[in-house]
Amino acid sequence: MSDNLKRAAADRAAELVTDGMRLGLGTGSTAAHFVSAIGERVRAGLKVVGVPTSEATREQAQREGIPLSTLDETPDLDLTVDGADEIDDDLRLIKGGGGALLREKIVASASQRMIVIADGSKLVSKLGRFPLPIEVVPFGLTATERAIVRLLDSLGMSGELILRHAPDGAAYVTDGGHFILDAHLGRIDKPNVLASTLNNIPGVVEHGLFLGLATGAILATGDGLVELGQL
Ligand SMILES: O=C(CO)[C@H](O)[C@H](O)COP(=O)(O)O
Repeated sequence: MSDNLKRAAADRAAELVTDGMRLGLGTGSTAAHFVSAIGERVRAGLKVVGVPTSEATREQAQREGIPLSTLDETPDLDLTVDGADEIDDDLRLIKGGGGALLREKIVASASQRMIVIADGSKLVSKLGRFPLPIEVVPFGLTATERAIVRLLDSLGMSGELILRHAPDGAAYVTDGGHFILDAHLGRIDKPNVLASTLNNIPGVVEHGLFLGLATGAILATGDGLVELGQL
């Protein structure tokens, strides 16, 4: 998707922001356009406070001059705007392609509304073609990996689990100091069952299924913006 379309979706989301809002600031190339749009409005006088979902977003928001807070100081947020790797018609998401899923989920859960901004090609009829990121504690990695494989087997699912690597070849480490296993599942027929059972495995910190969190979406397509849910 061209940067212009990403920016158009981000600008539409920025229109939803009003004075006094407490904002969750997402992570990724589309969310970065939103942070930049909010930065412009802040410099023009908008009064908001932002809670970033990653160190990368924190650095960008600081450069933009957006006043920042934490969930400890500001535990209730009005609106989070974030990207997604997949979204279905029921506003269920796969997130975490950028590795920020844990903070993204905590921030989205603390928000009254979560608006997704994404490329229209990320709209799918069934989740799972995008590998599902599963954030795990480094301690006991192989045992945790085996427990995930056993769970997938018991749910009649299969697919490779691949440890994510950084460009330098080392294991990718999240902002929380964890690893990510990308589960190449192809399709996820019962996201709710998978989500809740994954969370029961010791060593699994979080996964990229965001269910019941997004309240609306703005999808950028070649024909313009498509809005889903409530904006
Ligand atoms: O979940 C994410 C980061 O953890 C991103 O929102 C997701 O990967 C989409 O990124 P982009 O807007 O660059 O396509």
